[in-house]
Amino acid sequence: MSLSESGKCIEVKQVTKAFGKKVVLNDVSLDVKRGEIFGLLGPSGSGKTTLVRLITGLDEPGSGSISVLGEQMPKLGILSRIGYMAQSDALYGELSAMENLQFFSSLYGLRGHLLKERIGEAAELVKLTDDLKKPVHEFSGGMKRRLSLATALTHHPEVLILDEPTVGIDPVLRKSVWKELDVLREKGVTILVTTHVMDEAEKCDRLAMIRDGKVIALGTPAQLKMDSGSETMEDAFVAYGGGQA
Ligand SMILES: Nc1ncnc2c1ncn2[C@@H]1O[C@H](COP(=O)(O)OP(=O)(O)OP(=O)(O)O)[C@@H](O)[C@H]1O
Repeated sequence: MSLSESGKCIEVKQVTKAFGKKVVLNDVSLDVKRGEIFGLLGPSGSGKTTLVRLITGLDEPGSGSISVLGEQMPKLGILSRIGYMAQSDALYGELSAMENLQFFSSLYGLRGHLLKERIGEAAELVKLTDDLKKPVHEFSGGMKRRLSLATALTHHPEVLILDEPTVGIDPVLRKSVWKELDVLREKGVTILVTTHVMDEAEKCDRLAMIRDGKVIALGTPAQLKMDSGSETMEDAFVAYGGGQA
């Protein structure tokens, strides 16, 4: 079936991954539909980053399969269609924000006028337009996270994969990052985001709850709460056997 027929942007099928004897992902299956914000919710160590790295093609599953935009991963040729923001910021502290954006954008082949335009657009979206000339080592943690998000956006990816984009960010900025994600979704970008924060999970169109490398529940926030008879996401997570996130 073609991508447009299935409407699936990311397909994870029966994926297992172990590091040595430690099984980190155990028979994980999920689909992310085109144009939705899909969350991976789970406590630290539950396997979210490992799964995200497999989806971006940075690592390979032990068994099972993963496809993104209809292509079997890992596949080098598809990286220009994916924006990836890792958990730790991979920025150059001595360079200015502008120079960082220029460097990362040039890896995607952006040059000249288009490069300038895209940097302006991404900086605007993450509200860093007035800080572009500052060296990144003078940035706060939140500014670095927003700059990392901008570096993942300049090539206009169809799929955005964000590993804990709001970690270390205060509640006000966190809200603004989620607003930005909503804007991107409205533009048709598909977003996969990991979090261990319950109120962020609530903002996703659908989410998978992960515990010890297994998907313990999957659905819309409303469905998950209703099916488990819970008032809050936190209670739903506990009800599905997740314990404390
Ligand atoms: N390269 C590796 N070698 C060995 N063990 C690893 C490796 N990468 C991850 N792990 C282990 O896999 C488990 C899942 O880690 P992972 O980083 O995927 O979890 P997570 O849910 O993203 O957690 P966090 O929110 O803290 O980032 C952990 O027990 C971790 O120690």
